[in-house]
Amino acid sequence: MTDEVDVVVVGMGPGGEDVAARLARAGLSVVGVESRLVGGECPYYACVPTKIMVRATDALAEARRVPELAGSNTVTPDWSPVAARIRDEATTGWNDEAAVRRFEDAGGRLVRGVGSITAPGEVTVGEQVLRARRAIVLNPGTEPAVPPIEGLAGTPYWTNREAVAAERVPQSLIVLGGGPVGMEFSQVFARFGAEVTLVEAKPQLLPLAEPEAAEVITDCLLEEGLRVRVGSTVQGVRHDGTFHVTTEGEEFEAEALLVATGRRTDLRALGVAAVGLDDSAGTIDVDERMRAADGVWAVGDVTGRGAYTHTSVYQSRIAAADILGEPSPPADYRAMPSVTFTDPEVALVGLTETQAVAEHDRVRTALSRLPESPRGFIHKVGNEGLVKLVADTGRGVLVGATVVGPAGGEIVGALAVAVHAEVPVASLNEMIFAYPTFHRAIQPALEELAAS
Ligand SMILES: Cc1cc2nc3c(=O)[nH]c(=O)nc-3n(C[C@H](O)[C@H](O)[C@H](O)COP(=O)(O)OP(=O)(O)OC[C@H]3O[C@@H](n4cnc5c(N)ncnc54)[C@H](O)[C@@H]3O)c2cc1C
Ligand SMILES: NC(=O)c1ccc[n+]([C@@H]2O[C@H](COP(=O)([O-])OP(=O)(O)OC[C@H]3O[C@@H](n4cnc5c(N)ncnc54)[C@H](O)[C@@H]3O)[C@@H](O)[C@H]2O)c1
Repeated sequence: MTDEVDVVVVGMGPGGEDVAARLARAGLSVVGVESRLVGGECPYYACVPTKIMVRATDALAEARRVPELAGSNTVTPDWSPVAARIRDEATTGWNDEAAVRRFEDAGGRLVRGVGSITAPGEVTVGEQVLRARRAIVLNPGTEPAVPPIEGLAGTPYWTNREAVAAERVPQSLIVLGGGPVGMEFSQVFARFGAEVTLVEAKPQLLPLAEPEAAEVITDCLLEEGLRVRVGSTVQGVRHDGTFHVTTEGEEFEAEALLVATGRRTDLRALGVAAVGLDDSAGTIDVDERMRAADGVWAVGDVTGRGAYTHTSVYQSRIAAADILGEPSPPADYRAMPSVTFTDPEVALVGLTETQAVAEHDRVRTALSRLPESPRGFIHKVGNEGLVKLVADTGRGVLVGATVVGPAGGEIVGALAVAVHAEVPVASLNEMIFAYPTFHRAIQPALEELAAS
């Protein structure tokens, strides 16, 4: 069975869904190929359900702060509203009917199954051959990467997909991996009463974050009673109803084990060699218009430019414009933001100090701590955090910033504008910052930069 259309989109994650709908609305005939759920990881297994969990734990945490600020109360966590919101409100039982309807209403057609490029301009899904006159767009996303730890395979460990569907909180949980996934889940389950052990192979949690930021969030997790091990390599896993995880010199036991050790792609299965791409690579190289090969575009996690929903959707807009032959600015990742939704939130825009030093000749940093700010003093309990600015002093502009704190992900928005628009540091230093906000903690760091 052969079908000829203008565009075939393989993988309907946030970017694939967006680019497919844009092109269909523009009048092209578009087939979207999806093997699991239209919308991808984000709405069903990632961003949305995990932030619903975080919203609930933030409420618990604030309630637990009442005794230090406002009297007394009793907090009794109950997971069932969280599980119900995720199951019934957010994912409608992990059902993508609404997303499919949205795509079809835009004029697209969905083919369910695993798509693979079988020749230039050709995608095969089972028995069906789809010929793309104008473009193939790849948005396959990623799968959880499970390390080859002795004894792990075959045990009932969780990845993010099982963790978001948990109907109850385990009494104890071991989390492998201190990246954003491991960090968010660790704090969520701990705040709902699980005894959590977090094991990270690298020397700091959130290894890609500023060390000062990692230190703040590590201290917060320790303060909340989590057991944290960094620089720790897991040697083996055994499951006999209970998980036993052995590292050098220690053994941890828990009811549940969450593997959050990163993500993987499978470009061989996607058939990218048929269009001349390296199928042994982990990511697909794209140019500033998301072009990967002749007639092939790629968007999302697979491009390796920041595994976030906002990256995927940003890229999809550029790819759609390019496919339609419309003018649009080229991709520019200088002000890429990211937020790990722990409490305090850990937010970054642009470059860390280490990255900036590798890219620029004259780099200077400045740091201000939230507890030392007026708002931090007022806030008292739960005020941990900092603002760190990274400047290219050659040009007198910020190239990166980190904010850790309550609403750190919101505060970093102001700094994202500065990095994106290359607002001179001197000009930022003349701004008026409302008193007494958390974002006013940006000012002492700016003053420090100006003085240095
Ligand atoms: C637990 C967790 C929490 C996260 N939280 C956030 C957050 O708060 N904010 C944020 O910005 N990001 C977050 N992320 C990252 C975010 O989920 C991804 O960056 C986002 O989903 C974008 O991915 P994508 O567009 O590349 O595709 P994905 O969402 O991975 O979707 C790809 C789709 O392609 C399908 N597919 C793959 N191969 C084929 C094939 N050959 N044929 C047909 N279909 C195929 C898959 O079934 C899938 O549905 C989180 C990730 C995790 C794991
Ligand atoms: N809030 C957000 O925006 C958000 C939330 C979650 C995930 N994400 C994105 O999703 C992607 C996946 O996140 P992730 O946290 O799974 O991956 P990650 O690659 O960011 O982190 C995985 C961590 O596991 C560690 N690790 C690897 N093998 C290990 C082992 N055997 N034992 C112990 N530790 C080990 C790594 O050193 C690393 O720190 C990331 O790119 C992230 O940016 C974003």
